[in-house]
Formats: sequence, C-alpha cells, structure tokens
Amino acid sequence: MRGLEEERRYADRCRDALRAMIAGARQNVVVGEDTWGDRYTAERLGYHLKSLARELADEGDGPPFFGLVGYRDDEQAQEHRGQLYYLGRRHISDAIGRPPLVIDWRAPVATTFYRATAEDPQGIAVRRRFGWSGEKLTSLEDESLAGAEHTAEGGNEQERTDGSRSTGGVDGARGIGGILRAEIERPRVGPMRDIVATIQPEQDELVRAELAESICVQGAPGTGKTAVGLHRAAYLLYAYRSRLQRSGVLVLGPNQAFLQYISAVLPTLGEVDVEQTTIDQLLAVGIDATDLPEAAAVKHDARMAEVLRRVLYRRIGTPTEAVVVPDGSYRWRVNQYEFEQLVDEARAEATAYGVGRERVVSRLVAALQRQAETRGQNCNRVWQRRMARAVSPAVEAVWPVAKAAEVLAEFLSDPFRSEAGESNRDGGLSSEELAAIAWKRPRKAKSARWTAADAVLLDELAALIARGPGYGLVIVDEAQDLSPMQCRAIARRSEHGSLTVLGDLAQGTTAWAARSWAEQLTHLGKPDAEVVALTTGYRVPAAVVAMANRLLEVLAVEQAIDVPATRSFRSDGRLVVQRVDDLAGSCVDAARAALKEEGSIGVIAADHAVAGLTDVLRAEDLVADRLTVVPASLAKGLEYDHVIVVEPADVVEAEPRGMNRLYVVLTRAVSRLDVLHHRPLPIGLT
Ligand SMILES: Nc1ncnc2c1ncn2[C@@H]1O[C@H](COP(=O)(O)OP(=O)(O)OP(=O)(O)O)[C@@H](O)[C@H]1O
Repeated sequence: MRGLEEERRYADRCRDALRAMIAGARQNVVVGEDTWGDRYTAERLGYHLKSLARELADEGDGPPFFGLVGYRDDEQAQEHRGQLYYLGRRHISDAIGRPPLVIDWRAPVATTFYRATAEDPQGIAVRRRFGWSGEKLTSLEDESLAGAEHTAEGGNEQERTDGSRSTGGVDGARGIGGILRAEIERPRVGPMRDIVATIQPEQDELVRAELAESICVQGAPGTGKTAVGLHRAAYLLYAYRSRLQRSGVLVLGPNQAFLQYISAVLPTLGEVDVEQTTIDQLLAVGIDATDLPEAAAVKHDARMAEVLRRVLYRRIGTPTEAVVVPDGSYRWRVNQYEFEQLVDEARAEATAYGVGRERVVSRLVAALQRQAETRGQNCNRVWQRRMARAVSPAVEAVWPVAKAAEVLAEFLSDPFRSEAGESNRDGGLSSEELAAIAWKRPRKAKSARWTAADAVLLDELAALIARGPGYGLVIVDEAQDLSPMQCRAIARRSEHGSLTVLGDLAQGTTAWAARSWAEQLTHLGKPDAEVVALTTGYRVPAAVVAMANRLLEVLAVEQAIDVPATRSFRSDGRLVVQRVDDLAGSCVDAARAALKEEGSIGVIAADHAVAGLTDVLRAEDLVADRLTVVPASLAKGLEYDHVIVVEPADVVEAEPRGMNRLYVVLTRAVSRLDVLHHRPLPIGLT
C-alpha cells in the first residue's frame, strides 16, 4: 500500500486528469457548436456538453477521492482479485481504455467500502480512509478487514484533540476510525454537506435500495434521514440515469429555510436536475389568505376527497332530450334514452371527469357516424370534428366543462347547498364542519382568495378533472407533518414512480400530523412500503439525546406514537440548563460566550419572542453570520453547533403540538445546548 507521500502524488495525478477532463469537455462544447445537424440536436448536444463542462469545473477543487478499497489476493475477491479502487465524488480517468483513477462512489464496486465489516469482509483486505484539510491530504487510516486492526499515518495536531483520534483513531466497540469520527463531529458552518465519505452501513442500505422499492424511513433527530434521502436521489440518478432524467426527480421539504439549507448537497454530488420545493410551491396556486384552524382541519381531512368528488360529479345531469344534428339534407339523431345510457356508461367507467366528458362526445359522434355510413356518407376526420362541435351544446348541458377553481369557489360559497342531504351519510361533513369552511360572502373563482389548504383542494379537483403527469422518483422529507389531502397530492405525482418517505412521528407539529406510518403510507398511495427505523444519531450529543429521550417518553404516552429512542454516536457535547431572572440579558451572555467557540449558533425561541430577542442581540452587535435567531416554528430540519433555547415553556404553550415542537427545538444542537428558562421547565425536562 502507498504511504502518505505517494498518495499525495496520486492525488496530484488525479487532479491533473480532472483538469484534462475539464479542458476536454470545454473543447467538446466548442466542437459541438460547430457540429452539423438539425438545430434541436445541436442545441441538446450543446446543453449536455456545457452542463458536463460546468459540472466538472465546479468539482475541480475538492478532494479527488476520500477512500480506497483493496481487495484480497485470493478467489474470495472474485473478479476484483488484488485490485485497488479509489473512491471519490466523481469518476476520474486519464485515458480511454485504461482503468479509471477514481471510481464514482455510486458504482457497484463502491458498495463494499460502505458495507464490508470484519465479520463480513466481502472480499476486501483493507479499507483506507483519507483525511483532508481543504485541498491538502493530511492523513490516512487503514482498517484491515482480515484481522480488524487499524493503522494510521499523518494528521495534524489540531485534528487530533483526543486520544482516539491521535492513534488514527479507532473506537474499539464500534470499529469507528478517527477520520470518520472527526468528519461526523466536525463543526457545522453554512449549508448542509454531503456525507459520501462516511455513509454508514444502515444508511447505505437505504441509499442503494432499488428504484422499484418505495421506502419509509422513521428516523429520530439527526439520524441522517435528510442526508439519506438526498444521497438516494443522487444514487438513483446514477443507476437509472436515462429513465429518471425523462420522468423527473422531486424532493419535497417543509419550508424555504430548509430548502436553502439542503440546496448545496445534490449539486456537490453533481446532480442539478432535481426539483427541490415545498408542497405549497408545488401546487402552484397563489396563496393570499389564511384559514382559521377549524377550517384548515376540515379542508385537510381525508373525507374531503370524497366530498370534492361528489361536488364535482353532481354537475353531471340527465339528458332531457334527444341529440339532433342537421347534416346537409340529413338529420342524424341519438335519442334521449341512448344519450342517457352513454352518459351513465362514461360515468361508471370512473375515469377523470374531463376524460368522461370527452368519451360522451366521441361516443355520440360514433353513433351519428353509424347512421351516416349506412347512408353512404364519407365520415372523414373533418366530418367527425364538425359533428363533435355540433353535439357540444347538448353535452355541455348535461356534462359541463369544469374548472377546479370554479367548482371550489361554488362549493365554499355555499357548502350547505352542495352537501345538502349528505352530511349524515358516510363520509359527509357535519353541519359544524360545513359552517367552518363556508365563505362569509359568496365569491366567483376570479375574485377568490385562496389559502394553503384551498391549494390542496384545487389540486385534488384538478386531478379529478384531468390527471397530470407524475415523477419517476419523489422524496418527501418531514412527511409526518403532511395532511391526508397533501399526501394524496403527492401520491398522484408518484403513482407510477418510486417514493421515499422520510420523517419522525415524534417531530409531528401540524394539527394533522401522522401518528402511524401505516396510515400515512396509505394516504401516500404506497401502503406496502417498508418502514425502516434509523436510531443512531449523528448530530445530537449524548447528554442532549438523553434529555430528548425523556421528552419522547412523555410524547409517546400523550400521543400514542410508537417511536424508538435515539442512541447518540457522539461522545462529545455539552448541555447546560439554567434558571435565570433576566432572559434577554442571559441570552446576550450565552451568545457572547458561544461566539468565542467555532461553528454556527442558533438562538431558538417561541415565534412571538424572536423580534424582541433579535433587537437585544443586535443592539449588542451579536447577530452575525454565525449567529441566527430562529423562530421555533422554522427550526425543523436545521442544525447549529451551539443552540441556545430561550424559555422552553413558551415554546410549548405557543401551539397545540408544543411538546413536539420543543422536541424538535432541543435536538438541533450539534455540540452544545444551553437551555435558559425563567418559568418552570415543561414536564419531561425537569
Ligand atoms: N454517515 C454520516 N456521516 C457524517 N455525518 C452524518 C452521517 N449521517 C448523518 N450525518 C450528519 O448528521 C446530521 C443530521 O443529519 P440529517 O439532518 O440528515 O438528520 P435527520 O434525521 O434528517 O434529522 P432531523 O430529523 O433532526 O432533521 C447532519 O449534519 C448530517 O450531515
């Protein structure tokens, strides 16, 4: 095996090769521009070559590889016998026909790097991990899978602050090396990073699960759900590239702050063609009103699906007369009874409303055509189109064209009328529920002001009228917070695709948050998806995990959720719970102390307290790049090295699911957590 110096030379060689690849890609762009061919092909080729060139150029500076696997020199290694493979974020080669210098982490041969263990070495003799400081290769660490011994070389003093790291760092019990531990414990600054170098075996199983498998990951805070979801997207785009580029990949997150936080991960993995958005943005309806909680609860209820279906289909009437169409010297005719039958049939076929209507038109035309043909009429396309136009008023009278916004505006203007006689039936809404959603004044669709919940209803109606296209892969984060109706919107978009559901029932904070994955998966259209629990936390230190687990017990008792407790991977970290008289003053002191250490700082408080705290901290000049004041309602999914939680009782009281919110807030800390309280601590924290 090469020593550190030789590895550095190899890294230089890889960089040179990568530079040559970038130059080659740029040259291809130039050549591509001069290529003869039709404009479309030239444009597509140009686009492809340019994005390849850009993608390569973007990656020029990072470490060219992070690990290496050396296969055994015997038949257990099968076709890899005696081979060494360097693994990196992207494939690097210096000449066509020669083996690559670095293999993409997503290639099948890389799986052993993530999964081989001393018990199951999978043909591997040694696994090497590289430590980098910026662009410089500073250390390497070997793990022999034959005898499970570790050796290490290099590393600077700064990186070796504790005993386990300085030996190359092996955590004996778990077989975790120092480079790995240092990577996981590294301070966080800026947006989320990729974890390709340190994906853990249980995470890798999820990342590389087949595309056909829809999966649900129940993961306690910091267990890497989000990371797993994003790496899965990158992996599947590699393994099923052409299929997914055609059908599209969608990543759904809870809010803008979260999307911002994860936005860098996929691009660093070379994937830019992934739509990352929130459910509200996905539904693409301008939202300019808010619902009262009672109204939102009704609109998000699963029963609304049936209510809307009824409201829409109630527009279809019964024919009251025959359809008669003059055609030159003839008059073709479909009698009332036949027309009625056509409508009934189309309705019973249970396709989309718009499709059903089209069927009525085309079947009427077919009936006219049969008559015309017996008279020797030439029924070509033009004739058929003319007949379709001629029957249209009769069809419109019975099966009118429907627009989602008009149907919903009509319904919300007077839900009692639409639902008259339905309220006591199975699946109907009670009169209180109808009253909760009724608009105070009737409005037309054009002047309607829609809420976020209305957007979901509009989407349901639009799909009842005409089904839209879906995606090949949909990844939903924080899925416990979705309402049944939101789940249905996602189910429609992943009906023929693969779904990856990520969430934590204990972090459910919406009024409709799921209490069981089985039920949520049914709403998401994948009732058979396997639910896998991740329980090793890579963010939250042990002391904080212990406190969060106590809160989890309270949540489990109060809310009948069944969630396994977390176990922290991290041995470091600090928790200070302090009763103070002056919350703002103590927060200033805590912020000042926190800024003396490295990493990001999040001051998290109940939403209503944020403005006041921001003013106080700003007056002391403490709100900096590294320090952010975060409303509790926006903390989900985010993390900070140092978290200062101000008055937990206020966080709990601010909303019905306040205890869950507090659980989210407390588990944002990577290294240090200060809890400042004046009022008594909520139960579970005492
Ligand atoms: N295998 C790993 N190697 C290094 N870091 C990891 C690994 N797995 C997770 N992490 C880190 O742990 C932190 C938590 O990961 P992530 O945000 O994906 O967890 P999560 O389960 O989505 O958490 P939450 O539910 O609290 O939002 C991130 O900083 C992530 O980079």
